[in-house]
Amino acid sequence: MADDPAHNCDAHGDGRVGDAADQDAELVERAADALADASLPDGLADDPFTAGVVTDVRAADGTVTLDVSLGPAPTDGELGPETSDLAVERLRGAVFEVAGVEEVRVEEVGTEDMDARDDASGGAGYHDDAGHDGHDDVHEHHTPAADRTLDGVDHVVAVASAKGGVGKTTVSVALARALAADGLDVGLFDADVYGPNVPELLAVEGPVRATDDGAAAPVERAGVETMSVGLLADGGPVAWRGSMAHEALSELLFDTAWGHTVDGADEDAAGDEGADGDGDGRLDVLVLDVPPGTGDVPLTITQSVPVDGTVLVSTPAATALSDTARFRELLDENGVPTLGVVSNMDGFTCPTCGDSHDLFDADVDAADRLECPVLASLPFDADLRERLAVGPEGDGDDAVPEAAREMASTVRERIGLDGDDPVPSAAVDVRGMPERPRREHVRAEAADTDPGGRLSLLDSTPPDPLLDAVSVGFGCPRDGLDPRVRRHGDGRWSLTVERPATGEVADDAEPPAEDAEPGRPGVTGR
Ligand SMILES: Nc1ncnc2c1ncn2[C@@H]1O[C@H](COP(=O)(O)OP(=O)(O)OP(=O)(O)O)[C@@H](O)[C@H]1O
Repeated sequence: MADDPAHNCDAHGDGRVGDAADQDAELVERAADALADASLPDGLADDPFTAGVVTDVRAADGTVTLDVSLGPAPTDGELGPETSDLAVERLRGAVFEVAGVEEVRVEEVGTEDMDARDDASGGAGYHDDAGHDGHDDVHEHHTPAADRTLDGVDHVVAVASAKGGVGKTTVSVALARALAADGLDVGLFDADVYGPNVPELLAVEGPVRATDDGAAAPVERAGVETMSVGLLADGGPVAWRGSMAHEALSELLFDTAWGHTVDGADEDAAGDEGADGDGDGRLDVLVLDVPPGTGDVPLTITQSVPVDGTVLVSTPAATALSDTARFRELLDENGVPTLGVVSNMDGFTCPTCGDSHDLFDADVDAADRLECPVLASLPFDADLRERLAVGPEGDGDDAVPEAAREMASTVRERIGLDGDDPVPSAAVDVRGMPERPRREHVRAEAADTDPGGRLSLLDSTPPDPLLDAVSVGFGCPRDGLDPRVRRHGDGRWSLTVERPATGEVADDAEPPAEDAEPGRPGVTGR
């Protein structure tokens, strides 16, 4: 056992004596046992100590710290970033299962190797890694899904729906136009093979031109750079089905020279820079209009690029929300974050009598059902398409409905588009914790938060589903909380919420049941 890193631990090395030091040493032993049983992803030996992945284990006051090496040595061969992230998640998860463990910190050793791998996996053009803030010593997770980065694009937002015809393209165009009206460089990729309606709405048409480098030049209109299968030669989209559709879509998406339009009036002037002319030749955000449904094509397209988050579009009908909830689960399982839902065709105001009517039997709360915020609620509006569509002469930003502007504002906040927004230094790191301990931990942290004080959580996915546990810990209803969710660099998300001061909570307000089952929509009993 002499070379067992668990026995090189520093549990007694902090000068503390007596019971506390003994408890720390016991915690190290238990953590080491759990780590020895942890199963690591393919490419690593079963036992993380034998594999040289865990090189030291320390404990102090319930916090266990692991020194981890995932570089080319001493493990066999270099690991991809996804395998490394998965290994770290599993190590953290194994230690979190140990009784008495309140926090797990993972410190990298062999940082040169780690840095090189981080650069290779996502630095260029996508991950900004804003928010170094005291968590620098913690292994930072990448959104696991992305295969490749997208040149010239800083952020990607996918707009998706479980069913066709619910207004996905309408929402994509509204979002892109609202972001452009805010002065951002915006692109819109119409990946809807079966109904590429974006060109019609934005009044753009083919043929697609080439830049000097031979890439496909997006067409710019109303401040939005667009590329669509509908702009290609006749018959292209119709011929694409199944896996062929995905390959052709990927090729078009990655071969588009985002941030570089070609001036149609002067073909020699190839390489105009950016929709708002700020000259940096990059897009601040690219909106992806994903094909409808829950099949392979929508899933693969959201996985093949580093999507910051998905905007789900649904009508408020109970069955539509059920389909959307299942789709959301699928996205979760595949590491694609959900930003929120747009509830479309949500009510109708009769132009004759002025009365409001529900179009669907809409007694299900979309935010509760999907465990994510409602980014916008768009009523049925027969003129909406016409207002969003760009006229032959183009039109001004006032065509963008107010609800779309609010949606855009929430989206840009949630993906951290408004600049460097550091992770709160006191954020409780719950990344990698299994579901039940995670919720118990959050509940305990919430209960320990003083009335009027703030609780911040750090997670590797949008932490909205943890709000239930927060509300139980606070002893106040979830509806009364005003959480602030932010995406930071390298796929980290934070949630900050203030505990209402005593007296702010109505006497008759009930928090969710203590034994509410965590996790999936529909299981919470709420
Ligand atoms: N809030 C709304 N009020 C009135 N009509 C709407 C609204 N939202 C969408 N529509 C209309 O519903 C139809 C379908 O919308 P849209 O094309 O955006 O849906 P989609 O989900 O992208 O469809 P597809 O699955 O065919 O791609 C369009 O005619 C559109 O104008």
